[in-house]
Amino acid sequence: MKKLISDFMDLVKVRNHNEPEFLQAVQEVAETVIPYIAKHDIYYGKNILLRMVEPERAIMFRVPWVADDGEIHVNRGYRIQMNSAIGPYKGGLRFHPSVNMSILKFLAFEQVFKNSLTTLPMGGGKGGSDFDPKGKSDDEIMRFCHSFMAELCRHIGPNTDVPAGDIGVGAREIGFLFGMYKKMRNEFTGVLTGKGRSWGGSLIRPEATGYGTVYFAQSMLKTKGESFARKTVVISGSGNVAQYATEKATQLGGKVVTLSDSSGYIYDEEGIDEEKLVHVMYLKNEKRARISEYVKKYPTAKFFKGESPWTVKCDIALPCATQNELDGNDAGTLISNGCICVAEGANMPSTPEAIHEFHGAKTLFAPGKASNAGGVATSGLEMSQNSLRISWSREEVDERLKGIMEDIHDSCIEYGKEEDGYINYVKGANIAGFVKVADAMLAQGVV
Ligand SMILES: NC(=O)C1=CN([C@@H]2O[C@H](COP(=O)(O)OP(=O)(O)OC[C@H]3O[C@@H](n4cnc5c(N)ncnc54)[C@H](OP(=O)(O)O)[C@@H]3O)[C@@H](O)[C@H]2O)C=CC1
Ligand SMILES: O=C(O)CCC(=O)C(=O)O
Repeated sequence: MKKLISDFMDLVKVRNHNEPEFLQAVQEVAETVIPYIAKHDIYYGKNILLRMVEPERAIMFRVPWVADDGEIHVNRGYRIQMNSAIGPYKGGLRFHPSVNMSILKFLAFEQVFKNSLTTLPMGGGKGGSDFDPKGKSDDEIMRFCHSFMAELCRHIGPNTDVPAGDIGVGAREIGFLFGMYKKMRNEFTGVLTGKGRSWGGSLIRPEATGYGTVYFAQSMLKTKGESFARKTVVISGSGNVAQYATEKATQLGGKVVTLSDSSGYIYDEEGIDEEKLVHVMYLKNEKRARISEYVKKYPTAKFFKGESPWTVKCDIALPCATQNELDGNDAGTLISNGCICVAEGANMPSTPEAIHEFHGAKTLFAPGKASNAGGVATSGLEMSQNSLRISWSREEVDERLKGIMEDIHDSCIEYGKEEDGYINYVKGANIAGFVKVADAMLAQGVV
């Protein structure tokens, strides 16, 4: 089996040798899916995984824009349309200086499996730009978004490809992007998700990734007769996913003691309660400040510059910032500090060495493609509401979100339960996600 996997990876490396994040994501899937393919005649010998690692289309384009001081800047825009076997391409847009082909292809590849797990008819895609929104004025953000969409609008549509937010793309950016799409195409349609409430957005979409991650962790804990009540929770990030994971974990009785950003982390031993979270939301979503400012208002909390929060003793860890933010050493520290459950809110935040540590210690560990799927699932619900021209209540959407997260958890058990009873959520998510897409690809022939 090792030879089958390494032969496959050698083929993938030839074409993608300078794309480390993409190769990391593919390796993780190959290790669990290739043994499954080898045991199932209908998939064997069809090169399905080899077809899945090649994007159906990768678009790269120039994004020129004018800064407030009149200087002309040029960024690079991308959209990776990875797989449309089970539905239109679906996945977020990331605006961050680190964005490149490798990062977007890893995200698009993960998205294919994640979207399949949601049970909704969505293919996988991802896009974005190396544009850095930090320190830009609202007008500069608007001009950038308009220029980005002036090109992207040719390649997307409600039945073709439906982008949404990701790092650096929130409600403000989705508004500017939607405005330009509407102008260029002269149509008001559900081409983006994460829209404002009064123009087609769904209730609960802003909350959905963070809430969904906590719902998933709740199901994991339940397998051990545990819950969030009275548990200490360590969360990284302080953006959309981290904020709503904090809200839901607190509502379920947990005490969230950390949040972070790229400058460091804050530790509040008393817990980041509802009132303190309102302040975090003001700092990050309105003032667009650094998380370190938290300690100005709450001086009993501490700020640790340039560090990540994994040394803080906790029962539950929710990495909600970015890829490869938690390595093997961090995992070892979490385990020796008594952490029993890790659910990824971010995409691929744990390195392969960290996952190896969690599996070795039989820690409950969920990969992002399962535990953070609530965001895109609720985007799928937004698409349904747009198509039907209706809008569901907050309770209705939240119930559907909970149901979807429970279904994903069940699929992980179905495909990931080991002989000793340990649930390997990585294996479960990869195989369950693969089967649905592979069946569709087989039915549609070699296209
Ligand atoms: N939004 C969504 O619906 C979904 C998001 N995700 C994933 O969740 C993660 C967070 O996304 P989201 O909350 O939407 O993004 P936001 O832009 O709202 O927040 C991102 C957070 O992560 C921090 N961060 C980003 N890059 C780094 C870095 N290199 N080192 C340390 N911290 C960093 C940011 O800090 P700073 O401000 O300093 O950059 C910020 O606190 C991403 O992995 C994303 O792909 C997954 C599913 C859906
Ligand atoms: O809601 C969406 O379409 C995108 C969500 C996303 O980018 C993700 O799941 O990583």
